[in-house]
Amino acid sequence: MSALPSVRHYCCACFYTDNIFISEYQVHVRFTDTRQFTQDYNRALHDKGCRTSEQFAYVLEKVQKEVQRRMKLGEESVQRRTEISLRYKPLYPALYVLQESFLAEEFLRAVRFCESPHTGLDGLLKHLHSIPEKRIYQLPVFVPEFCRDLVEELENFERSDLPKGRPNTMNNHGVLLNELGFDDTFINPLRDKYLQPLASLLYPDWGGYCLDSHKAFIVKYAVHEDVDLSCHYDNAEVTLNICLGKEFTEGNLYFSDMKEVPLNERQYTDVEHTIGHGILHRGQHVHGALPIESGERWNLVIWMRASQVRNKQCPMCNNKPQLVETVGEGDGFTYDQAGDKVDTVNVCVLN
Ligand SMILES: O=C(O)CCC(=O)C(=O)O
Ligand SMILES: [Fe+2]
Repeated sequence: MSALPSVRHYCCACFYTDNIFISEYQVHVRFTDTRQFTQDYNRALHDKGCRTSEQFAYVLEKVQKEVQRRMKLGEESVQRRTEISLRYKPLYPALYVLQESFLAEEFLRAVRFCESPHTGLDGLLKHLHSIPEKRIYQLPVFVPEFCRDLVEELENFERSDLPKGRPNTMNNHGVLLNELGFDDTFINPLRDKYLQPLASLLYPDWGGYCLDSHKAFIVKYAVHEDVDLSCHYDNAEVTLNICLGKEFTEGNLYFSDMKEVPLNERQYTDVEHTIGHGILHRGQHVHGALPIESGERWNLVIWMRASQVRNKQCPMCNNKPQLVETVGEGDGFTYDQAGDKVDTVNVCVLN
C-alpha cells in the first residue's frame, strides 16, 4: 500500500518579522533585530508618546515576545487542538457538521443562481446588497436559530478550562475554529460548495474561483473586554464576516480603500451588522471596527486564501513569498514542485 502524500503547510517568512501590532501606540511594526528596530521606530514611537527609554524597552520586549509567540504558534495550536478533541464535550454536536438548514434561504438562492446556466455578475448583484464602488457585498448567510446556538456553543467552550488560542494579536477574545474541530465538516464545505461560487463572480481577480484554504475564527467584543478593532487588512484574498449576535449597539465595520491608496486619499464607509448577515470584501481592503457601546458582539470571520494568487505575491509583505514550512495550518501558500517555484527559507536563519 502506498503512503498518502503528506500535505505540507507554509507561511511567508514575513510572518516572523512584519505586521507586529503595538496596541499602546496603535501601530504595526517590523522587527528583524534590535538595531533595525531602534533605527526605524525610535523617532516614530516617540512622536506617538513613547518618550522614555523604559517605555521603548517595554515595546521592544513586547515585540520580541510576539516574534517568539509566532515561532511557536503552529506547534501550540496542534497541541491545543488535540487536547480539545480529547476533552471538550460540545453542547450541540450537530452544529459541527454543516447542514443546509443552517443557511438562509436568500443565501441558498444566490448560490443556486451562480450555478445556473443564466449566471453572471449583474444577475448575482440582484441577490445582494452592495456598495459597488467598494466591492463590498452583504447578504443573509445563517438563520437566526443557528447563530443563537453557535454563540451558546462558543460560550460553553469559553467556560471550559480548555486551552484557547486567540485569533490574532489584535483580538484578545474569540476562538480559532479549527482548534474546536469546525474545519473539515463545516468551514471546508461552506467554502467549497457555497462561498466559492459567489466569490468566483464577485472577485475573479482575487482568486475567488480557486479559494483553497482559509483561517476561520470568532471575534468577540464586550464593553469591558475588546470594544473595537484597529484599521488593518487581512491575510486573505477574500473575507466573509458574519454577525452572530448577541445584542449590541454601535460597533459598525468601516472600510476605507485598498491598502495601496495613500492615507490622505482614503474615504471611509460604515457598514452596519445585522445578525445572520455576512459581509464579503477583499482581504486587502483596509477596514476596522468601531467601538461597541453596549452588549456583546460575536462575529464569525473567514479569511479565504487562494494559493494561486498568494504564491505570486504575499498579501502581507507584497513580495514574492519566502516560504517557511510550519507545523499546523500555515497561511495558505503552496510549494509547487512542478511549476512556478516559490523560494523556501529556513526560519532559523531569521534569528
Ligand atoms: O470586528 C469585526 O467584525 C471585524 C473583524 C476583522 O476584520 C478581522 O478579524 O479581520
Ligand atoms: Fe479584518
